[in-house]
Amino acid sequence: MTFCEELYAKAKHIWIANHKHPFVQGIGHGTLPKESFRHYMIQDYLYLIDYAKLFALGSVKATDVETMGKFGEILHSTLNVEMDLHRQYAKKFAISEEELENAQPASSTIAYTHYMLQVAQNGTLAELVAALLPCMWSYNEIGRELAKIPGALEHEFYGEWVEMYSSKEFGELSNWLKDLMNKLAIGKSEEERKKLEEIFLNTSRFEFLFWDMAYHGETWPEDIR
Ligand SMILES: Cc1ncc(C[n+]2csc(CCO)c2C)c(N)n1
Repeated sequence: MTFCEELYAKAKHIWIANHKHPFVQGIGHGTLPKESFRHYMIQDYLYLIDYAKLFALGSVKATDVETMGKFGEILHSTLNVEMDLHRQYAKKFAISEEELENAQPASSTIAYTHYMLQVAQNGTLAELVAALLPCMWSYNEIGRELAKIPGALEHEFYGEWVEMYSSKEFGELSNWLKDLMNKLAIGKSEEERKKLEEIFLNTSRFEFLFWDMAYHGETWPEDIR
């Protein structure tokens, strides 16, 4: 069993809950209220700004030029491919640049990004990768599952989302990160492997909270905004 297979077995119940989440199913069946998707797009844009920094930190912590370069490549594709999708959606959903710039991150967005940045800044490269992995891997799994639903790829609003995350390029990125996680886990102590598992489980849980936040349009309560 590879280390990633072990991680997957431990997190399976969380991943199943993520796949079944009404937000995820709503994208696939085209039934998600547009208001929820609009809220998600804004929060995800804020999320990606912080998330992208993990790739920069990955480059800093890498110990070989090839890994450094790959993290640099993913940083570039997050800022210019993935976030471009968000900028296109912002136009489609009448989200102005001003609204995007001035948006306040929800509490779950802050909790998720700050947790990952904390791990990335204070931990080893293996810990950084364990924090990143559920995000890349689960989106690709979700994208590929949703792409099987008839009409999902052609949907007027959500089709492009399904297309991006089910794409071959995203699959390759996710496989690269899984391979790296497996390599970095070799020779690690039982204690360190436990720590990697805990980080992986936590960011898998944060993925769930993020879907939930988006679905319910969660923001800070009005009187304390
Ligand atoms: C909450 C949340 N989790 C995961 C992703 C997906 N994602 C973020 S960066 C990246 C790789 C390269 O751009 C992928 C697949 C997201 N957008 N939002």
